[in-house]
Amino acid sequence: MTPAADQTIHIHPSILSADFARLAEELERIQNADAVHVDVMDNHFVPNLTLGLPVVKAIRQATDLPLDVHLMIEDADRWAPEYAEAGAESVTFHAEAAAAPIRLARELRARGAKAGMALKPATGVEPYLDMLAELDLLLIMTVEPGFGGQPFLDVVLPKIRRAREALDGAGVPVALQVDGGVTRETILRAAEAGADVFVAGSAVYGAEDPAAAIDELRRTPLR
Ligand SMILES: O=C(CO)[C@H](O)[C@H](O)COP(=O)(O)O
Repeated sequence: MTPAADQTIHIHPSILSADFARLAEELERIQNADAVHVDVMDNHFVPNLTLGLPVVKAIRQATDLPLDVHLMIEDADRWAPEYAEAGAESVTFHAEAAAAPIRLARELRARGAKAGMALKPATGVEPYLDMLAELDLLLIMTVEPGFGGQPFLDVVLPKIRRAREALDGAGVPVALQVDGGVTRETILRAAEAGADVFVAGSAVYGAEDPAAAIDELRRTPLR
């Protein structure tokens, strides 16, 4: 599938790859980003731990960038609404961790946030096609969640294509985000499959000039 003529590339740097001891400065370095992607993990859902609600509230105070919060946590139904209350622009929960995804998506919207739902690489999109209109963002993980710096999983590309077809077919304005292993090389494949929002950790914070790295990713030549 070739990208739509009006396809725009949005870059959300992941602060998972930032220096957590200097977060305010690290946020300053990505002022040209479309949003900052904040990974919240618990070690029940993924084999890692990062930050939680108090740090998200501090980040909210430290930047004017929209916060794109990605919850890699169990019991999303219980915790996700609190991140909306904390001022996140979008809150993304995992389908695998939500007992009632439709109710949760509606609750996030009711609290003023965009509702996002994420799928791990081996989770199909088909069971969720009827609820796409409940979402503002669909995140398709292109690595197993838990760590930055992993290689992009090309095996996920057909799912991105099927998701794009379903979204276009349904005519619902849902952002199609990918997260994991996004680089100057892999971004084109994901964009061609139909993604339009790209989370990038290592490719941005591993660069000497993160702002220039963002611009370079955004200038990906779409065919
Ligand atoms: O969600 C994540 C890991 O679970 C990260 O956002 C993601 O891995 C970004 O890091 P990188 O661009 O280095 O792959």
